[in-house]
Amino acid sequence: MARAKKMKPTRATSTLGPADKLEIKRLSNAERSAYFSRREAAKVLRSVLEGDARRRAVGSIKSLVFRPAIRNKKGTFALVCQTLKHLAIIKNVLEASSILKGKWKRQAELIFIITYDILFGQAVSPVGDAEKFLMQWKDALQLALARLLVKEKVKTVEDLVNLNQIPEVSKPRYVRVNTLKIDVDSALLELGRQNMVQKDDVVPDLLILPPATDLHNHPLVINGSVFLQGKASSMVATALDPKPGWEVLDACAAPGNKTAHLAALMRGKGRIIACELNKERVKRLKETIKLSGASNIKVLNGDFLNINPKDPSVSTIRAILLDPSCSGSGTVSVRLDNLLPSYAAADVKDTERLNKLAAFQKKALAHALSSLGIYFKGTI
Ligand SMILES: C[S@@+](CC[C@H](N)C(=O)[O-])C[C@H]1O[C@@H](n2cnc3c(N)ncnc32)[C@H](O)[C@@H]1O
Repeated sequence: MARAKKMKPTRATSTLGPADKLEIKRLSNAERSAYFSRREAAKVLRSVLEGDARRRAVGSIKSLVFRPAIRNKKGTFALVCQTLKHLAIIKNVLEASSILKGKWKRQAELIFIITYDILFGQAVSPVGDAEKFLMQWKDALQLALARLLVKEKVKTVEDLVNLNQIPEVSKPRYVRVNTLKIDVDSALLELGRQNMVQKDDVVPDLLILPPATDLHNHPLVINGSVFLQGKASSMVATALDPKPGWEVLDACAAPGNKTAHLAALMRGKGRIIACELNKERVKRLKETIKLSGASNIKVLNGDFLNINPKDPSVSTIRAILLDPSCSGSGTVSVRLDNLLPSYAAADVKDTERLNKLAAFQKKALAHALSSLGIYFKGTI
């Protein structure tokens, strides 16, 4: 019989008292895993909802879940998505039962997650304060849900979800081959062992797999031989068509997918300056560059608008890849933003944000065009 894996202590366990730890020890593996997934999911949900409330993306749901700190990635991802999908119902039911008060209000995300499990998900064992608390209210929660169905004149929870839901779009899974590490045919062969794969007819180093193919743990992804990069994103460096030996400026670079693509197209020869304003995102950029294996990229943590084209260190630049911050509306279904509360309600904040983004894009484009046209030797 396979021995159960010993759980490493995590931040979730380090805050538990001895009695809780004993209770958790007595759980079956599945129950224990569900207990920890709920806490991991609550942390992700908090980041997602806080970012959404401020209309500032802290990262897509996927990128938050696939961080190394999250142990049960699949379970956590499913739990976050399902809770978001049912969030309007969950909030409604909690409000009707007047449960979310005092200390539980401060742990609202965990309460949302456990309520999801109680009403729609897997059985909840009464271990952990929040679980014990909510299990006492199980009947009240179910009653509130039944009343909501009647009020909305629908028969099933699915109908209730569909009232506010934007239809999901199913897109193929695109994979860009990092030709610094592997050639396209070898990647195709390797990925083709378990999946249907074909080459894209526009971007030469792009492969197409069926929608929702899960590759995040695939060895080629982990070792940077392929990048999970969409078609639109992969078309940009392809269109720029930089030649080996060129000097290229990636003006707004993090997380670095297009920077890494530039390096592959330039076969590692020449020089790339990857400029990124946000200090935190610079870390991500550096990780991507490391993973790509490129050694000709210089990272610059600063404002692209402050780059002085007369500066001798940039005067030999031949091309600029400009991918400034945008609304992300084209990637809503990929980022799963359609699950977020703000998605349904466009408000004044959104208009302000869009105007700011548009103003920055205009400025950045003007700076790039004037730099290239007047100072740098290249063309656009
Ligand atoms: C759309 S993302 C770039 C995505 C990236 N090209 C890729 O493919 O992975 C825009 C990036 O520009 C950065 N940014 C915004 N304003 C900037 C500025 N003035 N100078 C440099 N970077 C900036 C943002 O922090 C963000 O990381």
